[in-house]
Amino acid sequence: MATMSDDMLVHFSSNSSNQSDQSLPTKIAKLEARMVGKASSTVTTTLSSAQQSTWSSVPSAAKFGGPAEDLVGPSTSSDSDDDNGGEFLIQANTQKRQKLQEDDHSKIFEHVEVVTDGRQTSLDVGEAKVSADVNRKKNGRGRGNSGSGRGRGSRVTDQTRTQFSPPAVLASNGQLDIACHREGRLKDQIRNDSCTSLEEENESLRAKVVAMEEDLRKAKQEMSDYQNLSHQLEKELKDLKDHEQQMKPKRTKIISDLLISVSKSERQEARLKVRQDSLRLGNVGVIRAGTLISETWEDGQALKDLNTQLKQLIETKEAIERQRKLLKKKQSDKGEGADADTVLQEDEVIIQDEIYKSRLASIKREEEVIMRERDRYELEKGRLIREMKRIRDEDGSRFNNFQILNHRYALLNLLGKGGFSEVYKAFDLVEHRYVACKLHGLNAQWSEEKKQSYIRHAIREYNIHKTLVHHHIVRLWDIFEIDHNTFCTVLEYCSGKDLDAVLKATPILPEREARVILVQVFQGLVYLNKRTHKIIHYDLKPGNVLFDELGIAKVTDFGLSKIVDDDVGSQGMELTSQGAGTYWYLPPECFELSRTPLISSKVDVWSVGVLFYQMLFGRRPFGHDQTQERILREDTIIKARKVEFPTRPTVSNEAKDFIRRCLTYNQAERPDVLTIAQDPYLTYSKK
Ligand SMILES: Nc1ncnc2c1ncn2[C@@H]1O[C@H](COP(=O)(O)OP(=O)(O)OP(=O)(O)O)[C@@H](O)[C@H]1O
Repeated sequence: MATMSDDMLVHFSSNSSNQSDQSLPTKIAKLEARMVGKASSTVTTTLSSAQQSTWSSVPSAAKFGGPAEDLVGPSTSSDSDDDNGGEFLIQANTQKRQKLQEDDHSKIFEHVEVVTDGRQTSLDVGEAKVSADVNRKKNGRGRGNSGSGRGRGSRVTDQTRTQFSPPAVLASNGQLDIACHREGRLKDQIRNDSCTSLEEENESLRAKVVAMEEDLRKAKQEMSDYQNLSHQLEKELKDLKDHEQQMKPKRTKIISDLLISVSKSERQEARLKVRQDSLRLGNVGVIRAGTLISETWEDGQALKDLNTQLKQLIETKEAIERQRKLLKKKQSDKGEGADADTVLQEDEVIIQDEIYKSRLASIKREEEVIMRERDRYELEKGRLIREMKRIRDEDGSRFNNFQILNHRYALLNLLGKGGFSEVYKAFDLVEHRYVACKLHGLNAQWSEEKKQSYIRHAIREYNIHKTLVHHHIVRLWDIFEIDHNTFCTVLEYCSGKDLDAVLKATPILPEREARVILVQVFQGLVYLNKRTHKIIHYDLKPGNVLFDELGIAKVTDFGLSKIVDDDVGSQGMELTSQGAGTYWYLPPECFELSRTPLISSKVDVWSVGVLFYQMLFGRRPFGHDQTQERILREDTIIKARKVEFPTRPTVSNEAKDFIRRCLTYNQAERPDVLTIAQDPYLTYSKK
């Protein structure tokens, strides 16, 4: 039997390989002849394994989308039983069953032969089709799809061929009968099995359709639920927005009411503190001289007590000095034959003098303590006087009743008053942040021309300032008109003091603190000088350096700034507003009268040099005690050729050299902002 199977295989193989030579009727005839000697179980088994190997690369269940057992048949049922072999054939080829059922027996053979001849091609196509089937199934297509029939057909072919490939020679009639009988049984079997399988398949497809319909229904339901939810959310959002819109004025009102009550209590507190401090430090009194009423300062009790102590110390010191003189006189009288009783022994004189000297030394120490305390009180007195002035200005301001400007800026308390402006702390109700509102008041008495000139000036300042965005430059947020005579600029709020107030409270800063302020101011200046159109600030002074709540220094007030034109020469641009500015801080070239001065960023370098000197030594380098008018009259700055440094406090030579470079008299030799910004004194490195 084994030999026979091998023969069959050899034959079968040669058939397959010569498929193109075989005509269809010849093949059918050959097959019919072979049918007489029906294949043995060995053949079936062999071909079953051939079939298995053909399909092994594709997972059976995946290929067909059906239960795996659909394809299991061959290995278990093909051992020796022909019927079982037929069963395997049918079970493994459900796709082709319908066709088999329709065709007659010869057609089956014909089909088998045709495909057997084209075995290789058919198998390939079959595999491709199976893959396509798998894809289709993945896409939810039915497995009864006619397209899949061919692929499976090829397998049918193989199996049919297996079943029906006869031995090369069949001899007896008995064997033929058996073959015919088996053929009949096979046909029935095929028909029955085909029907059952189709029904099963139909049923499973129907079940699938039902399941898919259920899925679809659920998906539709979900979609409609989501749509409802989305509509509901949209409606809720709209309601919330409407509510928000309605609540906005209420919320704004609540915020401004809260701010107002905080500001009111701050005002009360400020006034109470002024009253308390006045008792210690002094107050403004009124003096009447005939019809003339003038104001004068009267020191408070603490200052009076200090002055009394100081007076007493001075009196004691003078008394001791007198006693010392007397002692010396007695000593000198001794030599001139004075009364022996009144003459002191030499050692007694020395001891007595030592006592007086020691007392004088202790008086000096007490005096120094009192003087330091008095200086501290004087500083406090200065702060008190400024606060009194601020309160007075606030009380006299027409903006002191918590107005909301331009529908968004809630005015709170007055920060201070400048030449032509009042600066209020305010709250921006739109951006929800504190701002400083600078209210520029035009004097109603001014001519229309002067008013227009002032407004032009302010708009120019605004146009320069609004484009400046830098960490060390105060931001300008907004500008608007309040009435015909007043307009407002809105600035970044700096809650710390300005440098002027800092220096009034502590006139001398440690070099380290002064240097870091200097560096920040230069960073702002470098920004101004790296723009397409450079800007000269022209009014750098302690009052124009502000500090935010973190102590970051910021340059402000661009009222006198100059935009440097593109075509300006190396010497600088013409100074058209000579006479403006604060003279202590301006360089010599700004005072030149013989011709229109040419200026550049070197003006700002000079000003920062003065500022730095003042921070370190507690006084300005030129004309410190002079008024603006006297500086002009006495040409103080024109004469400021060389800077002198006090011996105290001790300041590093690097700092002094830096100041000398900033205060270089000759403009041509003085470094500009970008050059001096490279100075080692301004650079920090980790040690
Ligand atoms: N952005 C700001 N944030 C906080 N306080 C400010 C701000 N701008 C100005 N101030 C304060 O308001 C007060 C008045 O400022 P303003 O600039 O009007 O006065 P000034 O510089 O003394 O006067 P002038 O502008 O006439 O030179 C000052 O005490 C100043 O510190």
